[in-house]
Amino acid sequence: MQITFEKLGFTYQPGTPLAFTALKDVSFTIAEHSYTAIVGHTGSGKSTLIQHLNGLLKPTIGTVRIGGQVITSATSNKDLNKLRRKVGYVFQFPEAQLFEETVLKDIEFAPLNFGYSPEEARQIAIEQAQAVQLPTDVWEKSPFELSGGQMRRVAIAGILAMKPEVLVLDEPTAGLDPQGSREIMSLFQRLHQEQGLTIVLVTHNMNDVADYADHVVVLEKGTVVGDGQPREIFADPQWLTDHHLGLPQTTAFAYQLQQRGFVFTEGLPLTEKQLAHELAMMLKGGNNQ
Ligand SMILES: Nc1ncnc2c1ncn2[C@@H]1O[C@H](COP(=O)(O)OP(=O)(O)OP(=O)(O)O)[C@@H](O)[C@H]1O
Repeated sequence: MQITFEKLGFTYQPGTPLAFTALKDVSFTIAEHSYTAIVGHTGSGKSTLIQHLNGLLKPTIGTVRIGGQVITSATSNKDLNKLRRKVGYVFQFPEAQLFEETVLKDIEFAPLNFGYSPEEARQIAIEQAQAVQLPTDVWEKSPFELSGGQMRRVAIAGILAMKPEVLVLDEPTAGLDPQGSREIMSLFQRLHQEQGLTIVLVTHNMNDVADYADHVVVLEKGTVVGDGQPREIFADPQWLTDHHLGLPQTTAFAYQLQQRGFVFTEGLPLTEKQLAHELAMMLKGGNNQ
């Protein structure tokens, strides 16, 4: 599903002395099957923006188009229910919402609510437990006996059980150790590549942006200040510093090399693989000092 924001604005508590405009004149498009990262300094409006994707918030002004559906301030909550099935929303610390006695019961909760028979719901739960690589010996355990990373997989499987077309991820690796973080990010990449899920990722981790995203949107004080491919967005380290953003580790290292005379003909590399390739080419060609 393609998603388009058109001149969207959002104000918290409008018409009161506490009114605060968190988004202003936001316009950009997320292509179907893309992997879009939304980045920006703390308080720039990232969470407010993505809450428009499943109708948790409605625009104060302007529109969001998601697939064939147009959402405005006048859209009814009943119409938003349809959207909530198509857009899976992985909140920060989604495991906080687990509540059932067993892992499979937790995953099948949504399909049962959406009218699938107990047999169908169990089948969906098994498929999703496999999709997130939960070992079979935990399926009948209480989710609360599992490790933090496994609990998060249960919560994600429960969201995937609704068969969403878009997956919205709000800092999905928060609180996980480096290995758990890598596993969860690889899981989303697999879902994106194998099932064609459109992914919208909010993150402060620029390495994840470089490794996974094909589109980056930069927010600042509620407006879009950057919209392009990662290589374009990360091309100018000074611009990133001015907007309180970091560089991916690899790009930061490449920038140091560039300042010492290395020439990267295709722009600063983003991933270790790209950097290794470009360094190997240069060293073989001997065209850098
Ligand atoms: N319920 C609310 N009522 C009033 N203002 C709010 C509310 N929620 C958020 N805000 C304000 O809106 C602005 C944008 O907040 P938001 O949480 O969308 O930013 P963010 O980019 O996601 O930040 P972070 O990176 O810290 O999660 C902030 O100034 C915040 O204080």
